[in-house]
Amino acid sequence: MKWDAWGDPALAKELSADIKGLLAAALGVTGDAAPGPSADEVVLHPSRLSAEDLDALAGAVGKEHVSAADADRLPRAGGKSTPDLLRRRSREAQDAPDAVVLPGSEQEVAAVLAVCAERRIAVVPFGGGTSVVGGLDPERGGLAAVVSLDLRRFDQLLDLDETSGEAVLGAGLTGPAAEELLAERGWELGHYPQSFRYATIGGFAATRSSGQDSAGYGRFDEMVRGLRVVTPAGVLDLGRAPASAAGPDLRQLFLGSEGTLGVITAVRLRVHPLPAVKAYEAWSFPDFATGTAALRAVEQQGTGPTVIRLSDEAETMINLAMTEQIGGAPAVSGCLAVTVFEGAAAQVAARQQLTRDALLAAGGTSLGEGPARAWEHGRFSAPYLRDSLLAAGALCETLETAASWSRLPALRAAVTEALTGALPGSLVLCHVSHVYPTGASLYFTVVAALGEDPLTRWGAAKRAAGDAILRTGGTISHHHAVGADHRPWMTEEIGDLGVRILRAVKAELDPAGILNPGKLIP
Ligand SMILES: Cc1cc2nc3c(=O)[nH]c(=O)nc-3n(C[C@H](O)[C@H](O)[C@H](O)COP(=O)(O)OP(=O)(O)OC[C@H]3O[C@@H](n4cnc5c(N)ncnc54)[C@H](O)[C@@H]3O)c2cc1C
Repeated sequence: MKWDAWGDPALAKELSADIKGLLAAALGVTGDAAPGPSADEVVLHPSRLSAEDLDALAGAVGKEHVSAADADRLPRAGGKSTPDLLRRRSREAQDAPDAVVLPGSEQEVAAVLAVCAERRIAVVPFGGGTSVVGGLDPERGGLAAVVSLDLRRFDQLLDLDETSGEAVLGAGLTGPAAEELLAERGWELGHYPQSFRYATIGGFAATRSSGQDSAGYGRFDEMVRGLRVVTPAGVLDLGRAPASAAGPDLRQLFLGSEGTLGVITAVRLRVHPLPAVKAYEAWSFPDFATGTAALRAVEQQGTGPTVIRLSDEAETMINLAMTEQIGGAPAVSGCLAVTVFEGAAAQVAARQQLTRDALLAAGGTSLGEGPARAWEHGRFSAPYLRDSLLAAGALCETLETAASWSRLPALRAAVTEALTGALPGSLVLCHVSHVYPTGASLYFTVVAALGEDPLTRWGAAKRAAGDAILRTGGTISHHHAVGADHRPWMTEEIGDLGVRILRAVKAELDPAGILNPGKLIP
């Protein structure tokens, strides 16, 4: 993963002259952005750890697994939101964790936490580094220093129970690494967020991630059967049986805890046999309201697509769902919807037919498989586009929420108005990609000219959008989590008493307050 952009440098592309022309005409983008510093030119604030601190950390994990070198600190300086990428472009001194620590066992995690509690050092658990909500900001929270606790050595398939369909995966496994280990044995997890290639099992659990196949396989938190968590107060092994009435489900405390309550080391997950067959069908709807009602019908009737998503008119017009064709002539009119079905052949055929019936009845026109396959082909490429846009002088950022079906139209209108009000002349795109019987998520992409002081301008837009979301009955996050960026809305989201409950749990598990300060809990 690049330290100042997405993914594999070999896959980054410059924008075509056509797209640059479109940006100039539609958004007033005038000329490329000034390039940021190279890694060698970046200046980091010096590490605040003493030689004694580093020795104590080395005592916990071995000298070779602790580093205070800038080359190791810089890639853990933050996540991968657009503000993160803009901050990395600064030529002023940047903040970064004071060291990187790589434990290889639960005992070593516990030992690091003990050293940090004693020496007043904050700990930011680090998975794949793909947070888009400031979840990895190197906050010290009033403590002496902060370390990044990188979980990459927890990289094994620890158990596969083929009778029960459960796998225990190390927290540091990336999406592809986990799927490869499972596929060797004929199994699949089926969690494919857009950040799949870099994000980790522990990160998915810690943020309640949701993947593009959520209609079929569920959100990540729905796949979790058990968790092992190391906290400063001890180790928890949660999730004993497929279902339980033994009091509140404590796994829920750690799903979405974002490194503030403990370090997740292993996750027991529901897995399924690799699908025998895959079927694709794309659809067009005359407008977003008709398309949304069609997705609702499918989900409420339970016709069973593995993937179902709907782009609004603007997304459809610029082919955003078909990354390879962006900037070309519109491939589909109205609003594009994509459906994918996975499983055994007979079952896939039956589910596809039921879904087709529901979509036809709701006003859809089948486009055949082409656009659905094109969506799947480019589905992990869009983050590269954001980098190319930034280089070309355009700000591009996303935000997401969820609400019940009846509230979605007002929510979408309010967020769009908030964003375009704060960023006049911007383009706001929207899609539905996660559906539930009672509601759905809305995912917004905003593109605007980078202009002067983009961090401040985006901050104002984000505040306006967040306020609009809460005002119109949405949640501040459906799957990106809270981090530092959504923390200001948490009291409104869960109420004063809710916040006090979270604080009380944290005080019990992390009395020294070392775990990821400044995130999630107000
Ligand atoms: C381009 C892009 C696309 C994205 N698309 C999606 C998407 O489709 N769906 C989606 O849900 N999200 C998406 N995200 C957001 C992000 O990928 C998810 O939040 C992901 O779950 C983070 O996993 P990670 O391993 O990278 O965690 P990190 O970013 O490293 O960490 C995220 C948070 O979890 C904590 N954490 C990480 N590992 C552990 C652990 N083992 N124990 C305790 N705490 C831990 C960290 O301290 C931090 O607070 C996207 C992000 C980007 C940049």
